Amino acid sequence: MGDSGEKLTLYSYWRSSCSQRARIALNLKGLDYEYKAVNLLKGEQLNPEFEKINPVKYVPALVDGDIVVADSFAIILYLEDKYPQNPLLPQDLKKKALNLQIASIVSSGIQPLQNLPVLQYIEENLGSEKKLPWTQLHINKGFTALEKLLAGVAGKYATGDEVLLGDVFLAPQIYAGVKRFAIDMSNYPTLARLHEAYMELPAFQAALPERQPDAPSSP
Ligand SMILES: N[C@@H](CCC(=O)N[C@@H](CS)C(=O)NCC(=O)O)C(=O)O
Repeated sequence: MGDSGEKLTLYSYWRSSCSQRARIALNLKGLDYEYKAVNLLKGEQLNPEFEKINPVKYVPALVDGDIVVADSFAIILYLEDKYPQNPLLPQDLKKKALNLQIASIVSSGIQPLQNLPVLQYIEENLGSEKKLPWTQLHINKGFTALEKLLAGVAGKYATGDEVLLGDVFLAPQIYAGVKRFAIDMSNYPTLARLHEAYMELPAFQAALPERQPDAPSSP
């Protein structure tokens, strides 16, 4: 429930890692929300009704009373300002900058290169066998950097013993790397350990793709 007394609404797709970030942040802040499924495989993100919510035609998008916010980064920073409980950004400037850097590496350096239209383009123009090597190349580049950044810094979670913004972005990306893109995590011991830690947290568990109402196996 948002401050306006109305329930928050999240436009989401079960397998979307960007939606998963928003779901984790909502869960960490203890915010109840209505889940509105947008089926990316059926092209529902392209519907004129959804375009009014997010002109760039991506999930996730959040509606909080009369405020509409699209883009997971914007959504999470909005939630952080409006619902300061369980803060995701620390006071310490160095740690805060590192959390923003992690989020940016994932959201601009990795995920856009594995987004659905990119993979569809590769399949149609280069062949479906080129999709996995392309995705792995870019995930491995990002994971190599993240492993170096975090190896000496990580505590129980990415930047210490508290769950922060970097974790919210890392968890869905590592999950996708492991479950969808067959990334060899033995090259990334810190990230592999973080993956195990995230899988233990209820806020992260509830945000998992297969737990969403629009997941294929969902009851
Ligand atoms: N920077 C945006 C990226 C959003 C994005 O790429 N969403 C993907 C799912 S993770 C999507 O809607 N893909 C469908 C499409 O591009 O048609 C964010 O973080 O929300």
